[in-house]
Amino acid sequence: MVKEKQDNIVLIGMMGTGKTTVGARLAEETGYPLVDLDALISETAGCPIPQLFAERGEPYFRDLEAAVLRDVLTQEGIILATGGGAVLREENCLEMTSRGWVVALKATLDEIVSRVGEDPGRPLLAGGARSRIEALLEQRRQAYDFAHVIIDTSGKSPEEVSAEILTHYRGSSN
Ligand SMILES: Nc1ncnc2c1ncn2[C@@H]1O[C@H](COP(=O)(O)OP(=O)(O)O)[C@@H](O)[C@H]1O
Ligand SMILES: O=C(O)C1=C[C@@H](OP(=O)(O)O)[C@@H](O)[C@H](O)C1
Ligand SMILES: [Mg+2]
Repeated sequence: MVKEKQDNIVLIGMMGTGKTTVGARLAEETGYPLVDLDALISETAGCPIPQLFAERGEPYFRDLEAAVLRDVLTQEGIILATGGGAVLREENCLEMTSRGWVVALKATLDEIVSRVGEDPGRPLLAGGARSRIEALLEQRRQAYDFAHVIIDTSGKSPEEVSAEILTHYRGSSN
């Protein structure tokens, strides 16, 4: 059982680094409920993420993402799996840092491509997953570095990543 904490564990990282999957493992291990930001956004909007991008555009999605993030972080004791672009707004990063213990998941380009390259649920990958992921990795090269801890997930199972996070978490002072 994880130490009694008021904090939240917030997972950030590029799409395909395993935030949603590892978040579910962490929820099982800690007993904290998993909140997946994309799922909450989709529920709030009443449609899947790709449809939201197609019908309302990315700026609208980012506004909704910021609003839902702010609201969900009023809770305590949750595992929050964010979407890969949540770090694009400074206000989101400040909110995540002040309301949680932030874990950045990383993975190599090849690993991300192999995990999500064929996934129609990632509208930003349309038109060529490998090149789009490469471009996003470059654009966001340092965007995740504000995290309290950074975990390379390449070549590790979700269970191994979850265990590594919990080792850091139990050793953290917050
Ligand atoms: N450590 C891992 N090793 C191998 N595959 C993984 C790992 N973490 C996640 N996956 C797989 O990669 C895909 C994307 O995972 P997901 O949790 O949706 O990532 P994110 O939420 O960061 O976009 C899923 O098919 C998932 O099963
Ligand atoms: O990287 C991004 O900008 C995005 C990542 C997605 O979430 P995942 O990281 O869970 O795939 C989702 O929020 C949307 O497609 C935008
Ligand atoms: Mg996800």
